[in-house]
Amino acid sequence: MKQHVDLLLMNIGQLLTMESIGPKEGKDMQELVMLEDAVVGITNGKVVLIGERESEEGIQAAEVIDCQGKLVSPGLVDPHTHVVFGGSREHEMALKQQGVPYLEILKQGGGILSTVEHTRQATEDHLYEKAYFHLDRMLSHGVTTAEIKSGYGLDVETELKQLKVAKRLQQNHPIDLVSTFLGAHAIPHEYKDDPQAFLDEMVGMLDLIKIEELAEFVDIFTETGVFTVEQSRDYLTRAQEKGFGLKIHADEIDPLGGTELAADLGASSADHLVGASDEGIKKLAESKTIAVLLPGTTFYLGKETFARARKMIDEGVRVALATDFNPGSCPTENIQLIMTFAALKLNMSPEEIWNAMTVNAAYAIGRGEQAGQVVVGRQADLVIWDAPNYQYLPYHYGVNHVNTVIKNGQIVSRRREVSETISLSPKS
Ligand SMILES: N=CN[C@@H](CCC(=O)O)C(=O)O
Ligand SMILES: [Zn+2]
Repeated sequence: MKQHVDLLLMNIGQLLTMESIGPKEGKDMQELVMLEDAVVGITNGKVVLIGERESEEGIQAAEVIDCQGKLVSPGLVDPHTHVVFGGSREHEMALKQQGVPYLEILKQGGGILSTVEHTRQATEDHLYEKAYFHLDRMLSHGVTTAEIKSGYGLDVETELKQLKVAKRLQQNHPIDLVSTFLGAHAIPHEYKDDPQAFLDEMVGMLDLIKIEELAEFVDIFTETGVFTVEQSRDYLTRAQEKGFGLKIHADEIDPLGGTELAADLGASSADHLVGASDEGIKKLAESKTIAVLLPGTTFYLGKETFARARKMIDEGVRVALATDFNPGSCPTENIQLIMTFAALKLNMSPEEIWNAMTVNAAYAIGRGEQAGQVVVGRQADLVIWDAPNYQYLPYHYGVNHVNTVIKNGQIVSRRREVSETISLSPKS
């Protein structure tokens, strides 16, 4: 008797299943779980069968995609984005070129604060449509699960507006979204002289956010001229007491000690980490906190020094990668570009990069058991790539290699019929 499936992907050259019990730590990130000449069967939105080419014989499918020897992977996971915002900041590029530092632009009332002005003025519907547009781009680049932060309101009304937009997007956009409250993203003009009073106001929102299920995580920008390590510790501890998972924008520009704080508090992730100290890296390795590295941001800020990914991996840290898509420090939705930065600027191997953008990225946002792996019984989130193997993506950079994106078993983005594409496989 033949097994019936809704959709069969056959003739897969390399299938990255990424199967893993828990996040990959340190040197284990070099392991890549994959099958060659594989097939995947999908029914009711779930993966029901993974096998070798021979198993095709015993399967009857309502729909078949011949992958023509291409690479197939889990849908990518982007664990750090700021997708909901008003306006844009292309005028800051000239300032950057004149050498004005990112934190100086912020100090002068630009940067994050200029996006805050635009976001405060925007209607909820406008923010929704604009974010939907950006999410579509992320999806078309292979992302099927992502985190999404607030943080461009910096007042109760606008932060709630952003979080509500995120919730509507969660309900309507094909990408699975995980929401983070980043009310503590900068000090608004109104509280310039009293940042603690501002943080107290943001803490005052947490009960409502919890009741209305508007966010799972709370994040803070721990940085020179923004929030100190001590303010961050107090703020995050109060959020933790209310049951939120924690994230920190840590040691992005100046090495303040946010990395150590994340490990001390058992944060789900510590993000950026460009200036993480030796002690901070050691503490991360001893903790369960995932390091989310954002090399696209370091590149765009024009910095010479990138996060010390090699040291982190060699010492046993769990490393994930993300775009940090936002209008100021990383205006790109192209997560494939981040693969190339990770290879060239963080010196990560292709195997480490794939683990960082699937398994570990999913665990960084509490979705390790749902996303980031192609496993029987899980939601069928897969990407068929116009690529002959997994090393190809970091190598051939700046373009979109996606052929087809499948989310919960449905084709949600397709550039061309696979059969109409040229085979890049050296075998054929
Ligand atoms: N550094 C803080 N937050 C964002 C940038 C936000 C912005 O510049 O608008 C980041 O992760 O890089
Ligand atoms: Zn960020």
